[in-house]
Amino acid sequence: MPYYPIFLNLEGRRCIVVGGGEEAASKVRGLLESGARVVVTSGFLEPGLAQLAQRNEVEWVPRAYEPGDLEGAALVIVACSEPEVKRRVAAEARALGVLVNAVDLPACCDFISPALVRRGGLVLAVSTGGRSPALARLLRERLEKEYDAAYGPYVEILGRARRQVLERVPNVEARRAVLHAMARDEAVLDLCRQDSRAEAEERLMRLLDDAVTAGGGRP
Ligand SMILES: C[C@@]1(CC(=O)O)c2cc3[nH]c(cc4nc(cc5[nH]c(cc(n2)[C@H]1CCC(=O)O)[C@@](C)(CC(=O)O)[C@@H]5CCC(=O)O)C(CC(=O)O)=C4CCC(=O)O)c(CCC(=O)O)c3CC(=O)O
Ligand SMILES: NC(=O)C1=CN([C@@H]2O[C@H](COP(=O)(O)OP(=O)(O)OC[C@H]3O[C@@H](n4cnc5c(N)ncnc54)[C@H](O)[C@@H]3O)[C@@H](O)[C@H]2O)C=CC1
Repeated sequence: MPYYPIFLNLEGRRCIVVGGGEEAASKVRGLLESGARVVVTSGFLEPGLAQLAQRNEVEWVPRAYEPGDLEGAALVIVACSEPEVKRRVAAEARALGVLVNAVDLPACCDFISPALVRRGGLVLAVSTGGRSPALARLLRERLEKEYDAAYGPYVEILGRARRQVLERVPNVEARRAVLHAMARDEAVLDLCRQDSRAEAEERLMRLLDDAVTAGGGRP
């Protein structure tokens, strides 16, 4: 059965990572980027995680996983090496209705991790449904080249312009037309690549003004 792809809002939600090695650290970083309240359960922490715990950016439970640890959690990622621990945590998570990812053990996963390209608000996620993580990685590497760092500010600027369109162009068709015109104007992306963000924004505002004067909206 194909997986159902979603983007979760984890801001302020309690998320548990079981394990304190490299893989756990990478999952913790991803969760922190989404504003989750992260709890790491592991007797040992690799140096990066130890630093996060010291700065109170994650809560550290300094012992092996115990039943009851998932209380109040939205989600748990099991990133330790022992398949038996993965199975135990996954069984408890499922009994409690807590979403679970057991790294590299898809039979124990409610959700699996995609390969990611993050450019500010723009996120490109690739999954093969577990068929070939190596292919997911290869495609991510290709996408990384095509969708360069300029897409971060570019999407920010498009988002700001869109909010203005929503305020000033009440007519639904005119609104759609101008939003599509904005997204298709490749010069805006080029200006972001040249770090000329003010000019990029001006270009979008001209498209908005044109739509307003053409009768689509409020001056
Ligand atoms: C099901 C899933 C469950 C999950 O863990 O969530 C899973 C499962 C398994 N991975 C395995 C192996 C490898 N995983 C990678 C890499 C990544 N694996 C990731 C996700 C996922 N891996 C989920 C499905 C993703 C999808 O839908 O395609 C990525 C995308 C994201 C991430 O890990 O965060 C990240 C790339 C990130 C990036 O580079 O951008 C590489 C390549 C490499 O490391 O270079 C290899 C070796 C090559 C190969 O096997 O293809 C094994 C066998 C382990 C063994 O040999 O024992 C299993 C277990 C099994 O297949 O049963
Ligand atoms: N290191 C990597 O780059 C990758 C690792 N993986 C997978 O991720 C998993 C973890 O990998 P690593 O981080 O490298 O392993 P690791 O061996 O460095 O870390 C495992 C961690 O789990 C902790 N742990 C063990 N039993 C525990 C328990 N009962 N409760 C809480 N914590 C416990 C250990 O203290 C240790 O900190 C493995 O299954 C590995 O196959 C997958 C892809 C890449």
